[in-house]
Amino acid sequence: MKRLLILEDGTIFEGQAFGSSEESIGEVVFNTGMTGYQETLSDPSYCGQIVTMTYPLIGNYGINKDDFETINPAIFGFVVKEYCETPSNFRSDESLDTFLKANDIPGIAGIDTRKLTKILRKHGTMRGILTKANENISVEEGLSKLKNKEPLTDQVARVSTMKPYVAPGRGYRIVLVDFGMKHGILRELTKRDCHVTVVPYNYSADNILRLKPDGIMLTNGPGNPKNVPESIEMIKKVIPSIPTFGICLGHQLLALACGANTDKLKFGHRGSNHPVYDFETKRAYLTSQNHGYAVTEDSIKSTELELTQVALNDKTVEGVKHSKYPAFSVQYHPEASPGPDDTNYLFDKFIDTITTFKATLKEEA
Ligand SMILES: NC(=O)CC[C@H](N)C(=O)O
Repeated sequence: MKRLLILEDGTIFEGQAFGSSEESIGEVVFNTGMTGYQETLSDPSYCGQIVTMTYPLIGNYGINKDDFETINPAIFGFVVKEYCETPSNFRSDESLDTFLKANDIPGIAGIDTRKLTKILRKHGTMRGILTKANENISVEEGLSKLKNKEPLTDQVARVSTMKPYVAPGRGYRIVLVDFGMKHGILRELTKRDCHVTVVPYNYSADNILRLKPDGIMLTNGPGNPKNVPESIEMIKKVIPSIPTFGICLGHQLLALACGANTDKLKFGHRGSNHPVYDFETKRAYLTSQNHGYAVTEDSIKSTELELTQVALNDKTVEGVKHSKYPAFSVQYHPEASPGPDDTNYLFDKFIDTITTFKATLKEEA
């Protein structure tokens, strides 16, 4: 069965449909990870996006029951050069095609993903349409469908939890604000014995403080951080009194709450080998990344934030800390999945920040 991928600029790719046969419209982005397609597919930060993998063979180790980053994948489409119908791995439970069908995610295979990626790198990220399988649609019709579809602004509301829930532990009490959380973040906190209360993105500061948290974590999530102004207001109110750690969208929101600005990158950072330099440890780390927006460096200067880390490829902001409050954040994914766990120590740093903060409070009392 045939299907087209038509980009906003009129470029057409013809390939074979796999996964769901439905049509999909989204922002087309590329991911350079050589492995980790299951974690990519199930990362809620891809809500609203059609992802192409630059690695040419996808699906060869199947889909297993352990590596999901959420149980409700939110990605809008999947574009590959070659997909493997017969996975070979002892952990594999089903094929990529079966998984995509079961989760209503349309896929296209057999297209030149190198060409597609070069186009996106040159022109910047573009919107695109994956046509219905076997539908005879003209480019004009495809483009007019694209034009008539408003870009999404409600992705966080779509993927955040509706109600709070608890993952019990005997350690510090953490409120995890879910903007579209990758399960890896919860896993890292429970591994450290934290008592985690996961709350919706629009939970109020008062309700969060009523839970008497020792720390607050702001998760990753989809879309433009400026689409969730209520969360920015909440963050302003909690950071003076509670140690806070932000990841990816959580980092962007923390920066916005402190008066900095964010902007859209030309084609973003998505992959598992992005080098980052840390001014505090004076070390470079390899990191897992998935973001299309970034905090603008100039905007930090007029705030109480300090720049702690930069991307070595394009010098964009990768980490900040507050100069007065116990708050810090990173643009990348220390929980990895997929990708290297060089920066996993940041979860320990968060726990240490809480311990130090509590000791200071005791001294002051
Ligand atoms: N993974 C994330 O949290 C991504 C943050 C934001 N949606 C961006 O694209 O920049």
